[in-house]
Amino acid sequence: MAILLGSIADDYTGASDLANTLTKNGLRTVQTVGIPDPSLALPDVDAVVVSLKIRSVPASDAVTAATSAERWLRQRGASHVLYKICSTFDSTDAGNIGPVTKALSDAAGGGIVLVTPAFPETGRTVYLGHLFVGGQPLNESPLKDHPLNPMHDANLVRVLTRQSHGAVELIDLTAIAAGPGVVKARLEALSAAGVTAAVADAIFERDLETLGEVALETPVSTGASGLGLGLARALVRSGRISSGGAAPTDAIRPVGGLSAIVAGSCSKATLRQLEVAERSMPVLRLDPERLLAGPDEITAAISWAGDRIAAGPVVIAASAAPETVARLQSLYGREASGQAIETATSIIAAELVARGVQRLVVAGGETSGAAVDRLAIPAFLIGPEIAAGVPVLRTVGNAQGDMLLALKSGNFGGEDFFAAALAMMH
Ligand SMILES: Nc1ncnc2c1ncn2[C@@H]1O[C@H](COP(=O)(O)OP(=O)(O)OP(=O)(O)O)[C@@H](O)[C@H]1O
Ligand SMILES: O=C(O)[C@@H](O)C(=O)CO
Repeated sequence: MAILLGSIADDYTGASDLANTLTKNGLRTVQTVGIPDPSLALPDVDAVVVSLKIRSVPASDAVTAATSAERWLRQRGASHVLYKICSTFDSTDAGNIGPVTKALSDAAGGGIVLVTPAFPETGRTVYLGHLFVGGQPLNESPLKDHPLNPMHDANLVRVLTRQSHGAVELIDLTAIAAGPGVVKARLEALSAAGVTAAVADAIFERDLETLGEVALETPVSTGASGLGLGLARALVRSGRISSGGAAPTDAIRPVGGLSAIVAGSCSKATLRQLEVAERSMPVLRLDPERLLAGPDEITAAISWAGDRIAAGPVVIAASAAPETVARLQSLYGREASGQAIETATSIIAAELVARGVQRLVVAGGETSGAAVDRLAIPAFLIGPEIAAGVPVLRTVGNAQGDMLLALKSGNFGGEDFFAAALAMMH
């Protein structure tokens, strides 16, 4: 299997978001969970997205995992590797976007890297280096209250500089509107001046098409699904995609079985989606303090689900509003509480699968990563899109048999997302 585009995603929801974008823009794509075992039979594809869970781990661990994935992708023919980060640039000042970007560039022989988290379809735009989420600057958006990576600065040149040893500069919209030739010249001039990363403005898809065309000529780029769109369209335009981009039909074959939703995302969007789900499905709100105190809350949740699940989908959620999250974190620490809740929700997800759930929706990137790891799912085919950035996924090589999953990024989906997802998962 020779691939044209490789990607390393810093979380699993981000990986499925990117895989969805690449598929929609003409690339046959598979999402692997980590570097797949050599025995796993993967379909013939144009692009592979390797999902890692490295958004919120120490930078040195993130670098080790990402560079191993990069080697694996290069060995399979990828001439360009996109480091898929969150469209809201989720990271801390000690965070991983700078160090991983630099390590991937060094592994490919060095050179400047284009960086943009813009994803206009979901309202993420970058202007003069400032990231906007819908109509709000990043630091005024709900991301200011993120449980693991609260974002307090919308100026990405500043944010990335704090995470980087090398210099970071801006390529502004005026240059991008002037087309690929001008952007390429600006990138080369910055590189000659010793700059290691260039944050690029992008507001419309045409800006990302320009950036994709320029990035494709370099070995590494860093961005969200918007840059994925630009790279995919540039590849298709280059005539190098011979498959016609047809998605494997296997991805839409029904699996049957029971269905459930597990949520650990505390985003504003997920909190609203849970409220709406309460009107049509049984929803269990976990008590986070009891979850941290021992296994009783998990046992109670599994028993609650066991009594109901044969009658229809159930929802189990740890999600809570920012004040409640802040209180728990002040008692137990940010990382410790996050990890303990991820462990709990992943155990609940696995127990539900052991009880016959074959169609599973998970809300939250870290939450999804923990659940998919516990289920030991090796890879996914990409099915139809439920909402921007969230496809139906079908397991590949799963020991528990075929399953359909939807891994919902915290901020994605309309308010009826959970019912809409299950309606597409048969
Ligand atoms: N009630 C709670 N109190 C504190 N932390 C919580 C609570 N519920 C969930 N968490 C933790 O909050 C974090 C939520 O992160 P997660 O990545 O799953 O969601 P998200 O950030 O909204 O999604 P995405 O990364 O896809 O945007 C997880 O570590 C989860 O365990
Ligand atoms: O880019 C996004 O916003 C998402 O794909 C994401 O990374 C979710 O964690």
